[in-house]
Amino acid sequence: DISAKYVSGDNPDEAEGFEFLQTYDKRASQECYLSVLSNWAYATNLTEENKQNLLERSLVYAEFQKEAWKNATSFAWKQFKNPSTRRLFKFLSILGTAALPTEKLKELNEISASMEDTYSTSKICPYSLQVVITDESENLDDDKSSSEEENCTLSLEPDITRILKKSQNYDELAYVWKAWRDSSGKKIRKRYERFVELSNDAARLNGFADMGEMWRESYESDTFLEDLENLWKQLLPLYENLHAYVRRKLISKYGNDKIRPDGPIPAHLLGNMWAQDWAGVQEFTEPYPGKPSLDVTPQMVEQNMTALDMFNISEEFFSSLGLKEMPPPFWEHSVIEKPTDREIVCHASAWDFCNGKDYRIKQCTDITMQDLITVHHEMGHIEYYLQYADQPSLFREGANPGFHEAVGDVLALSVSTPKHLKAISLLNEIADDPEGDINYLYSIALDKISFLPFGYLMDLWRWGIFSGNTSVEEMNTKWWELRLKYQGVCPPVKRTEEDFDPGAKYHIPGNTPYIRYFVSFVIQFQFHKALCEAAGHEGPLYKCDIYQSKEAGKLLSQVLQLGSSKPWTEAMKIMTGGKTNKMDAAPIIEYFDPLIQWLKEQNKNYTLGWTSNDPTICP
Ligand SMILES: C[C@H](N[C@H](C(=O)O)[C@@H]1CCCN1C(=O)[C@@H](N)CC(=O)O)C(=O)N1CCC[C@H]1C(=O)O
Ligand SMILES: [Zn+2]
Repeated sequence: DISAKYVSGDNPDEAEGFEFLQTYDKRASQECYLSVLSNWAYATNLTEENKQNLLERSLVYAEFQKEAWKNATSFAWKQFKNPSTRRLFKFLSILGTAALPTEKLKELNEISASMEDTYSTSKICPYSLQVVITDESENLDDDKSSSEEENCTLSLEPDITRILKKSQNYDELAYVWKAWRDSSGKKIRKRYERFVELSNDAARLNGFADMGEMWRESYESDTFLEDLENLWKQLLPLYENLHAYVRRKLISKYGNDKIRPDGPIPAHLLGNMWAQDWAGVQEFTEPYPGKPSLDVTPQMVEQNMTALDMFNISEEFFSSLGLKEMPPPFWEHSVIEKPTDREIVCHASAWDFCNGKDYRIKQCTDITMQDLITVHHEMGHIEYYLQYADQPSLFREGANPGFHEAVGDVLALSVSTPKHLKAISLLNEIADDPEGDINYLYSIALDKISFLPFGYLMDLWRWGIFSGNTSVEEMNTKWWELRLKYQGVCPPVKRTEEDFDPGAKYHIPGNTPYIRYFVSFVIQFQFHKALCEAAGHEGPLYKCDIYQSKEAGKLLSQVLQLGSSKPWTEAMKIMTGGKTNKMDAAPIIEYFDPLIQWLKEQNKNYTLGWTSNDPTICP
């Protein structure tokens, strides 16, 4: 409540403006609740009826936003004295896609809902259906009675995700990699092209050059692009060393006819559909094999762990810091397992229902360590919602979107330590020696370092499309140029402009900006360092576990309660005890230092980096 800070008697317009905000805030929370509820109904049951309800409710919400925008912009709010009041009006003055004429907004929302549907219901056939029967023992005349369609029921979660992690068959992986793109991205290319046009129309109606510029507004910084480039320059050596090491390991596994020692890595061999995290290749590439595995998935399965157990483990970590527990509606309404009777959007997400009571997670939880980390990631969003619940609705956002992505991951950095995994009996023994430490740092690097170029290039590509620097005709070619330049990966099968590979990643049809994850993967180590200091941790940063530290919880809570009421630079200053108000790569470099030194030693007689003269096919 900002009334306490309002000094009456100033510019009379300001008193009226303040009153307007009070009324707006109540209405906004009600309208937001109804809009989110209809979005939830669709996401958890992808029927035509739920889609129509969502589209209707979205138009009602847009009318409310337009009305509020007209009122707000009638005030001379830039002259207001109270900084919080001015900030609230500043946020209100950006209307977003609701600025579109109704017909265009309807078309935009319709395309958005249908792209989400295509992505979420995509299925592929199993590899076995594709393989010509070569094994003579196979009874050649047993007919594949069921038609192709009946057997083609593999969905991304959990089926295809499991295959990508488990299979080490080059051709099966290439088949699955291509089949997924044919059934998801390829199918939405035309719709996405129209979606970009309508998005840019909306951005221009808000006074921005294009939608990319409107997205970047959330970082309130006119040096944002160069700050990102500087971070990438500092982090590239870490990535190059990891890439060179993993490439060598994959060559010894798949053969040097499949991967060049100075070339890009085929994108389908890294254990993940988008090669955005390489945890899937850990067990056959780790530096010191034979040590206790750090992937606790087997223990989770052996203990018959359920999705609910995983959510309880995560909540217990938050409450051990003195942070808020999940409220009753969370446990009542969340969907934490894939339903068997309907189609839903399986991609995990956290939901704020804007009424200070209802918060939910939707996740098709698989019993894996990867999904345990994702549970913490999603619960980090819920914790942030709970912490800023008393802010005015316009301040119920992250300090910047990267802050929102970092919360859960910071806690997961502590949860993932061998010490903590042993404490929650997910690890029987710890290799508490230098080799064990390298293995541990390597397992975290496969998640965090491998992600950095992907986290960066996703919106480099999208900003290029929105700005027109990348023409519609070359969308896929540009995608693979960026994938080669930043990630050093290549497609196992030839790509053309008939394909639309960015569309095979949730956030493109889902229209969620992505640079927030690159920002998060940098600042989460700044946060980890600050919280470890608050917790009184001594010794290397990678050994820190803030579990049960009320001091760390207090510092984190202080920052999260602010929401977006202050520029994120102020929140960063509070988090780091005044050390910095910027994004800083030093903590992530400090965290991984022992591994980087080890990798440099391993790589000293080998080529770092990669070249290829055709980004659209592996050399
Ligand atoms: C698995 C995770 N799902 C997103 C997230 O949790 O960020 C979902 C979908 C898009 C936004 N979203 C939300 O839940 C927001 N409502 C949260 C908020 O902004 O309040 C995800 O996409 N991740 C995690 C690591 C990298 C990335 C990926 O998997 O590529
Ligand atoms: Zn997130």
